[in-house]
Amino acid sequence: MLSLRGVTKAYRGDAAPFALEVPTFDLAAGEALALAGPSGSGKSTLLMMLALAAPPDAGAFTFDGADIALLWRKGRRDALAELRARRIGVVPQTGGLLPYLTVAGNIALTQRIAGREDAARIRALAEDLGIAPQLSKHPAALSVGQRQRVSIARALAHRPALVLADEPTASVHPELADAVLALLKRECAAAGAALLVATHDPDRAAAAGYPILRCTTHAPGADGIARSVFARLPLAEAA
Ligand SMILES: Nc1ncnc2c1ncn2[C@@H]1O[C@H](COP(=O)(O)OP(=O)(O)OP(=O)(O)O)[C@@H](O)[C@H]1O
Repeated sequence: MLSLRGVTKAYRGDAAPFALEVPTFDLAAGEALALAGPSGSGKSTLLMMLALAAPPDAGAFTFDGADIALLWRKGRRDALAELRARRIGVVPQTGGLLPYLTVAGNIALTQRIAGREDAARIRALAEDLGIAPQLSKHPAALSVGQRQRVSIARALAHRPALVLADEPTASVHPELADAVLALLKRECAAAGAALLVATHDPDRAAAAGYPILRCTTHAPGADGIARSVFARLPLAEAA
């Protein structure tokens, strides 16, 4: 479903240049994985690339049958945006909910953008995530944990193939963090969506049942560039 080969992305312009390298990385439909690495190791950069929001510098990158590297090279931002809207869901670090929409309106957003409105799915997700009584409230009237559950429902409402979560538990207390990780995994499995969670807390993710992919970091070498490598054996070899 998702495959990267020899993908690189560098930020060279500033005082502390950084390069991300992904020699091989595959993710199968419905699979869950946590990406672990210290602060500044490139987790968000990788997720942004996987969210089709930033282009790779080089390498082969396919998602959902589309040649993403080629679409970037051709400047096909329209096609990338459409693919992102239909096939990807994002759970941000903190809510990211629109304050002037109700909970139901916030969850419906991804469906509207994807052109796939489905009130029954919103109701079912809300029931599953224990936020059905909150559907007509506004985000300001919710607890932090309830907001994170609304974010999860919104990321799944349009039935994406891939859900990306960047430190979704960074702003919640430890008990709630465990619950958010477990809910995210359970809901993605139920929906058949692949899930990638970036985290600086691999022990917590492992305890929640996530396989962990750790990045390898390299201090700046002679060229002054700090490097981070996210490598995963191709699925056929790993099996
Ligand atoms: N737009 C940018 N321009 C230049 N450098 C950047 C940019 N975005 C990120 N970087 C650099 O790239 C490196 C990786 O950053 P990134 O945010 O991907 O790491 P991270 O693992 O997600 O960190 P954190 O856990 O702190 O969020 C850092 O050294 C950062 O300073």
